[in-house]
Amino acid sequence: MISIREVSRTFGHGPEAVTALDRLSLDVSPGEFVCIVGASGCGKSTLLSLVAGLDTPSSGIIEAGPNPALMFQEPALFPWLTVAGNVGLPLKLRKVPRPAREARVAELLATVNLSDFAGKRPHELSGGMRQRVALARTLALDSPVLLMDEPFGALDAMTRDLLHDELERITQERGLTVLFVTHNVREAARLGDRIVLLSSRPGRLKWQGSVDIPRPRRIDSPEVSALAAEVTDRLREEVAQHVG
Ligand SMILES: Nc1ncnc2c1ncn2[C@@H]1O[C@H](COP(=O)(O)OP(=O)(O)OP(=O)(O)O)[C@@H](O)[C@H]1O
Repeated sequence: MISIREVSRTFGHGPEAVTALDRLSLDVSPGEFVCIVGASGCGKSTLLSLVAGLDTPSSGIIEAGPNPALMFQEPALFPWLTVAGNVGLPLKLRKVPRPAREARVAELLATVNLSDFAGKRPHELSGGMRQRVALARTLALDSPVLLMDEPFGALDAMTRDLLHDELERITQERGLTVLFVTHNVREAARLGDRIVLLSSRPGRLKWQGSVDIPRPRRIDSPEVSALAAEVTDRLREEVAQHVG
């Protein structure tokens, strides 16, 4: 579903050049949920931009299904539109007729448990609710591929927990393929079918492992904690090498 072959991305030229990604190869299968973790600046966001087609690799080849949907840490809602208006915008832009659009928006709001808030504006919602609106809007793109860049990074632990449950349910029900970037190793162990660890400057594939913990998972379960501790050790090793 996503194929990344020997992809490099260098910004700038000459002695000032920064190689954000160096010959990275990664395949994500249909329906797989892959979490990318790594220290700050290892090229996680660069990678998602490349997969989304917002940026072009300096070398290498990326294939990522038709029109992958992107979601960021900031919900980036339009403040003058209602919740329903924000969620329906991708449908309106695709010229979906109004009755079909309304039915789809109602379904999407039910999916993210916001049916009672259709007429509210973003400033009337909590941060977690705004992020759920952003998730519903991303789902409205009807893409089989979701690219998520720290989507829950700004939320408190409890809200994040609820959104993990919702995201897991939605991606499993729809068989979505997900590439999910996070700083949070526990979050990766809670959500991922596979965890990929990137090294810093240049970003290279450092380690990867499948997550064999049965679902549904809890972020504070002993299995998730043990795996998170293992990945944190690898991440520490990587950061120490880099600093050293
Ligand atoms: N447009 C750009 N121009 C120049 N350098 C860039 C550009 N975008 C990213 N970089 C550099 O590439 C490297 C990787 O950046 P990127 O934002 O992909 O890292 P990240 O892993 O997402 O970081 P963080 O976890 O802090 O968000 C960094 O050293 C950054 O300074």
